[in-house]
Amino acid sequence: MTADRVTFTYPGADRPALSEVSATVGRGEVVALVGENGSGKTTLAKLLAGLYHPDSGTIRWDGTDLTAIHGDALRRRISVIAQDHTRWPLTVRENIVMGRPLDEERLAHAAAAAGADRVIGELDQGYDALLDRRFRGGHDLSGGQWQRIAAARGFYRDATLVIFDEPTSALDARAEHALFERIRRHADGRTVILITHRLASVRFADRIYVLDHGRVAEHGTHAELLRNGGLYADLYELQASAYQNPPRSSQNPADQNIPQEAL
Ligand SMILES: Nc1ncnc2c1ncn2[C@@H]1O[C@H](COP(=O)(O)OP(=O)(O)OP(=O)(O)O)[C@@H](O)[C@H]1O
Repeated sequence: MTADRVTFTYPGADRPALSEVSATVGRGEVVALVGENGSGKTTLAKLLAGLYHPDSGTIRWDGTDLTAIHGDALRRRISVIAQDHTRWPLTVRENIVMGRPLDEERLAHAAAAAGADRVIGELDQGYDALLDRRFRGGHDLSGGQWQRIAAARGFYRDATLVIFDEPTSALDARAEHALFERIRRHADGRTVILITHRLASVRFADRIYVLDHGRVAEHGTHAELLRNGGLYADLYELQASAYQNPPRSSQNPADQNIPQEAL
């Protein structure tokens, strides 16, 4: 999947959200997009997925320009897990399967990959539990528990490309770290684009693109980017020092669910 000098401006916007961006995502790779708010991460993911078309430059999958591929065919190959996932007042099973043919084995695999199996295990009715308190016998889940169900929905889809767009904002640091570990292990040859602000979690991505004001500031592995001493190293340093200097009220890392390796 390649973006070649791609520029994109939202309708009515006075400056491009992306300018001359080039990026490559190999089949089966986990690639992270990082950068500050508004730097263009989500826009680049949408362009790579063919959900938006660039104003100039090209996006290619296996050498084919995405403008030549029918939108429906593309959408079938993409699974997006975003922070604003939908909480359907349906059963756990329906929330994960979401209208696709039911395959119990794939369902169990998707739930395990997303860490939703533990949430489901705690519900008396398991996969049959109704996720809406307004109904008799219905259940409510926490934000982090819902996010695991939404991640399982993303794994269940038989997609070539899975985009995780800050799927972890409601997860504590330990849970986020565990989810990214599972994403890596369960990608099963699928290509994964990961968008997150927590840099401790993207260290294991095959490649990291750092965006800054709609441009690629740098790219490489975690180790390469740290060695470069550029924007990524600055942002990483900043987050690591925030972990190292917790507020005085809670000096104990165990209180904060911070993975030891982030310290
Ligand atoms: N639908 C839209 N219409 C107009 N401008 C938009 C739209 N979506 C995003 N933008 C603008 O495009 C730029 C890039 O936004 P984008 O959402 O890609 O950034 P991001 O790096 O994903 O940000 P965040 O970390 O805040 O999620 C920003 O300046 C944003 O204001």
